[in-house]
Amino acid sequence: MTTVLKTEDLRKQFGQLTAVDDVSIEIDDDKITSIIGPNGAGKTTFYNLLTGVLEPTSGSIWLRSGEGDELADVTDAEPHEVAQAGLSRSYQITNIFEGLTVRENVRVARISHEGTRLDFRSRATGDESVEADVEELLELTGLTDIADTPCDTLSHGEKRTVEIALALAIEPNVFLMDEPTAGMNPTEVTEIVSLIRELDADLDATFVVTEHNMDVVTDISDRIVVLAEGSILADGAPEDVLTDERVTEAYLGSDSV
Ligand SMILES: Nc1ncnc2c1ncn2[C@@H]1O[C@H](COP(=O)(O)OP(=O)(O)OP(=O)(O)O)[C@@H](O)[C@H]1O
Repeated sequence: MTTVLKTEDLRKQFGQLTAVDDVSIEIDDDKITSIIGPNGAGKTTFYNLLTGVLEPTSGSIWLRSGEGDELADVTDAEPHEVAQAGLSRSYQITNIFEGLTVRENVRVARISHEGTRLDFRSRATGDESVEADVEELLELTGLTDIADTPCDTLSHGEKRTVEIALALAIEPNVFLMDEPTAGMNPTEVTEIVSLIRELDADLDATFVVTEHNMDVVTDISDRIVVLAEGSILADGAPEDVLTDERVTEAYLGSDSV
């Protein structure tokens, strides 16, 4: 077991409101960790701090870029620096080029990670390693059959899968998945849950998930961290956390799960 991501007394205040209240946590590489909590608990703010989108009020963030590396302080890093350091986040569809095919999107993400200046529309890129990586990413995420489909004709579930492929294109050491099943129908939910499980088994990346669907959380998590009012309320195995009275009360006191 290795710690891949760590926060120490991480805090974010918006004026008088403390959205993340001195959170100290260590994420280990041998588990899928879900970070859950009622509305307004601070999950999005916490993710935004981890990815460099927001600057912490105080505290620190540490990230391990790959096997054998030491934890590095990324507290003050910009979002692109955090991504380069090995932390990827699936944004809800916002970074898909709708007019391009699935393969072209994955190629753009891969090339932009490689920093290679190539015309991604050209078939004759000449860069076989990029093409091999693209095909591998398509295969890993089950997108090979729809690789030539323009993204603007895909279903919502297919787009969410493309988004996962794009996040994986940077070869993350830690992959933050933001509500991976949001807006999906039950069949799509089942498919994405089994995809996440397969990816977790096939890749070295460590998965951290926020999710409102409790069936998915129960199904997918080895560890659940519950945030409430910016603090960690509970942290442990699903069977312990989900039966914890304080957790039930925190959810009952909010207007949604
Ligand atoms: N930019 C901001 N300015 C002021 N307050 C903010 C800002 N962003 C978030 N907040 C507040 O911080 C608290 C935590 O919000 P956050 O969005 O992180 O919670 P969340 O757990 O992600 O909620 P949800 O599940 O509803 O998305 C809330 O009270 C919210 O209103």
